Amino acid sequence: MTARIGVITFPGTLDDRDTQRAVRLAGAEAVPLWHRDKDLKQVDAVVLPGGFSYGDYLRAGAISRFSPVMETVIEQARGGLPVLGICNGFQVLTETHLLPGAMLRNDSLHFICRDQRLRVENADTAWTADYTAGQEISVPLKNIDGRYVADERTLDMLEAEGRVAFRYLTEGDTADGYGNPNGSLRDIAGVTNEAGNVVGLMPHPEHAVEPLIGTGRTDGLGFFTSILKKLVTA
Ligand SMILES: NC(=O)CC[C@H](N)C(=O)O
Repeated sequence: MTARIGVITFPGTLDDRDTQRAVRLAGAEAVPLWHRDKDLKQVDAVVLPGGFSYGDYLRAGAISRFSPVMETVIEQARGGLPVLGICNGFQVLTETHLLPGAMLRNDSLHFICRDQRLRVENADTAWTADYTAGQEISVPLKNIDGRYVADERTLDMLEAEGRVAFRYLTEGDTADGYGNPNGSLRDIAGVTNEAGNVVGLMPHPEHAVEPLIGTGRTDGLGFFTSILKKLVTA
């Protein structure tokens, strides 16, 4: 049976179509979910795509957190539903406290749009199983509130538990996509919850899934194939 992956659209979401496309390219059915849906239509996993949900008013992700759809997502994620938050989706996941930490304005105070090199640090999550730990990938990055912060204790805990899922690669030329783009503490680009079903990151894997688009790299497709593998073997 084809896996059903829900893709949530909030008012102001931008990357829902690309995310649906990535889901289909990986071989699953993309199920559109609207922010007012409390019913998740029996999807097997959910992706919160990027954009400016509710116009980023108050703070990115701060209003989406209270949407009807998130009420159900929070409840089901605690029960093991796989959830991936990309960029604004990651911001929503920190606001809901499904993931620890918070996102502040980039240290440059500029919106940054570029291809970004990352290292997959944890290949045991529901969304990274098709990568190998330590693998370097390059996917687009585009945001203004991308600076990941948390208190020292939380950061130490994340490191100790292997929950820093992705780190910005800093050893190389900025022109080639290296460097910490926003001042994120410990170069953290994404994290996972303890169970590995909830994962969030600032860069955009859904924009790097087809050889004819962008740099031609398909480094992001692994997120969407990983979850399928996980669902088949579950
Ligand atoms: N690409 C995005 O999802 C943008 C995220 C968010 N609105 C920001 O600018 O930080």
